[in-house]
Amino acid sequence: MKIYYEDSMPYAAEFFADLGEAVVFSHKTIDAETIKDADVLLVRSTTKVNQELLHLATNLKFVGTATAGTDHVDIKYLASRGIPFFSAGGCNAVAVAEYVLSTLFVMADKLDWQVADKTIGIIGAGHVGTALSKHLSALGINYKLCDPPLQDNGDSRTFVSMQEIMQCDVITLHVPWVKDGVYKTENMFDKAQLAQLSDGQVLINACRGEVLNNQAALELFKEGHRFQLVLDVWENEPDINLELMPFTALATAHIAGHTIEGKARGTEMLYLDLCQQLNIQPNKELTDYLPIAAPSDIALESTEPFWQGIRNIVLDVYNIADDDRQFKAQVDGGEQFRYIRKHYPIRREFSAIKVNAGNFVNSKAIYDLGFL
Ligand SMILES: NC(=O)c1ccc[n+]([C@@H]2O[C@H](COP(=O)([O-])OP(=O)(O)OC[C@H]3O[C@@H](n4cnc5c(N)ncnc54)[C@H](O)[C@@H]3O)[C@@H](O)[C@H]2O)c1
Ligand SMILES: O=C(O)[C@H](O)[C@H](O)COP(=O)(O)O
Repeated sequence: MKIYYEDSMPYAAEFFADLGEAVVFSHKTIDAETIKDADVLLVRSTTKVNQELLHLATNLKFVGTATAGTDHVDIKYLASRGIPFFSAGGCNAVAVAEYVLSTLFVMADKLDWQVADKTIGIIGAGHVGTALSKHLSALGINYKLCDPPLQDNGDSRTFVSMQEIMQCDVITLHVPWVKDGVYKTENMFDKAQLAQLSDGQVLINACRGEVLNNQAALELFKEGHRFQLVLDVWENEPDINLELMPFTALATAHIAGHTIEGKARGTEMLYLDLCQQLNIQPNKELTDYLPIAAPSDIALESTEPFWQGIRNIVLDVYNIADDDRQFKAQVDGGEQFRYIRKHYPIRREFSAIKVNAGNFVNSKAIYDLGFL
């Protein structure tokens, strides 16, 4: 069995070696000819999976993406050929939640406000939105959820309307890129929607670039609007609108989900799916491969005020301001955008970090955030 996997999938060689002949490819060079003998195709979001790529692959019986988003895959085409498709929903939800938490503390420093005083509006309450809401609950930070598909489907949580979300101090987007239909998300933040944001209000996009009209944001900034825009994802990646960059409060290269755990979990999820499809008992797991985190210990002083301690510990593990600085200094076009993503340094999740909370005022919150 020939298993083709994208080179950005951590531990794919280890997970898939025993299941067949595992062959690595780069999204930059993959084409129909390269994978024409594939039985299994495993990708991340950088490989477009469609008829053009797959029309010669007549043996194909499994396609998987080790990502939450599936907009790079023509799922209808796969269904028309009866090829089972798998994705890794939830693999990086915690990574994105931690990215947003870091953003909140960095924005609080920048704008001189307290995270504790703010209400966070979460649009999209799936894996990421839920992981974020749990982190906010752990810290007692107010939040509101907006997710009409889940609400219409009877999800028992409390949801608010888009109008109510627009009143939140911080709004963070965690929806899939949906191009049409009742729950369309493409261009959800168009010029009219963006224009409703007040100066100082924070808008974070860490889902898909096409949900927020980048050109419209640029025009509004040029017209004098001063909402605080935090972008991890961009329209038309990797050829992003560089003119928008100086107007962003924080900008990163689509790396919100790029913890080692988040990426590797995606690989593991596809391994488990493939084992199930092949009716094989899985005999490997992520913990066989994950490196020991460094630093592995953080100590909290018992005298440290609660919010100061939480801020410091969150930013010790991941400080988005560092990524923002490097990204803005380095990116000059599509090739560089790709390069930065590909060479993104290993980031760890809170769950890999041991904390000695000692007599810190509310150590439960630390462990509820996932720290060991
Ligand atoms: N930046 C990154 O690195 C990164 C990482 C993970 C996921 N993502 C993106 O974020 C998206 C969300 O990830 P997830 O794992 O939570 O997916 P998910 O499918 O678990 O959740 C998405 C939620 O959005 C809701 N939704 C759909 N249409 C909506 C609408 N019109 N209004 C409000 N809510 C709507 C859905 O009902 C669902 O609950 C992914 O599709 C992916 O594109 C980006
Ligand atoms: O959808 C996802 O899971 C994320 O956007 C993911 O981080 C994309 O990462 P990539 O596959 O482009 O490395």
